[in-house]
Amino acid sequence: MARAVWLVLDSLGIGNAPDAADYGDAGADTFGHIAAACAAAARGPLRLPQLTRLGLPQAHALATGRAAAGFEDAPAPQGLWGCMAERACGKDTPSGHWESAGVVLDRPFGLFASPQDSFPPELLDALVARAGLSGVLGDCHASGTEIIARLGGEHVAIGKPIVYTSADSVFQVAAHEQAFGLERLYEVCRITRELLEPYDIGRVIARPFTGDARTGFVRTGNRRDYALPPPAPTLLDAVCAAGGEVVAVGKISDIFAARGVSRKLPASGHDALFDTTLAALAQAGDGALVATNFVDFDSVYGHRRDALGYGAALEAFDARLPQLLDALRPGDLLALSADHGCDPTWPGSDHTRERVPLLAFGPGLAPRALGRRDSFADLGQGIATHLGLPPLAAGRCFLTD
Ligand SMILES: O=P(O)(O)O[C@H]1O[C@H](CO)[C@@H](O)[C@H]1O
Ligand SMILES: [Mn+2]
Ligand SMILES: [Mn+2]
Repeated sequence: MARAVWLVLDSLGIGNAPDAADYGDAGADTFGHIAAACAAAARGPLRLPQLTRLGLPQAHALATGRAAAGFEDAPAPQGLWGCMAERACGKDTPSGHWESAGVVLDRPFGLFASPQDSFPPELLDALVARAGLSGVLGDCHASGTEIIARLGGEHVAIGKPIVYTSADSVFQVAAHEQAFGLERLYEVCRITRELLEPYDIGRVIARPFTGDARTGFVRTGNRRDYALPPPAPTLLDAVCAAGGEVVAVGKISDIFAARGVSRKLPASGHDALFDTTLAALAQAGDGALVATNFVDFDSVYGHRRDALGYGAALEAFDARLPQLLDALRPGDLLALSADHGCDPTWPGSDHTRERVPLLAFGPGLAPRALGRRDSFADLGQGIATHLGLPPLAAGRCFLTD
């Protein structure tokens, strides 16, 4: 009986990719800079016993050529460990996930590059008309928490949603859950998704928030991503085609536009995501893939440039891993990876072009170094092999090669 669990630690880069300079990211190192910030702070060095057992700091040292602070004496890993560079252009969530699932994007997504007046006026005019809005606020590059602090009060007063973007291929819409309405926000996002057809934008993201100007505005767990569908069948489709079940936990279904997803299990917050993953695995049958995205690493800590918060979240994740490792049965494969970097010590608030870890573990799988690999697709190819599927279009199987 073969099953697979794939955990995406969203944004956990382990050092700049070979082509990072093309993205302004030479020297970015999400994991290394978090470790350094923790070691220099009163709290002391990062403690990640499980991830060290699986080979995370060792993969970081392989990617960068130097040990992260506090991990100078990391022992040999007990799993399969290596690092991967992204072949697709960009440093985006969809392209990172799709490539990991065997589909390498052969063109960059479209971008709204201008920091101010970012969206074409004809696009905004069409959105206002179709959605029956009195206008929009924002129309710029922004950090999502800063822009609701700045424009949330005006939004509540006059009812115009806040639209913004970033260095990623995104059109984000922030609106107050009560004052504007959650369903109305989702409807605005669905209309935007349609209107963006000529612009090749990876995702529209609904960013609901609550609160008031006096106590502050806070984003809720009701975020929803409206991604373009992957351009070709992915690992998820291959699992389904072979009769296996794909259980998508958290954001995974949205990122794949529900393609190849048998069951979608929403959850918000890393503990809930972990609990849901464990419950899904307990029920998963032969040939199943359980895939979970841990988004708070990126959304709550990476983009917010909170290195110590990111470190604490890694430690909390690490503390949950024994439950998952104990739940693995003979024939199970656990794979951990990331989709891009988001160095919390880097200027701005955007993602960073980095290598990511490829860690795998399973009962009876002999520990092995996997080296520096040149595509995220190696992860998906390895899972496909493990589940006995036909080879995917891209990727070198990390189990055999
Ligand atoms: O600043 P917030 O709203 O978290 O947005 C960030 O989250 C998006 C998805 O990762 C990125 O494109 C980035 O702009
Ligand atoms: Mn991501
Ligand atoms: Mn992000």
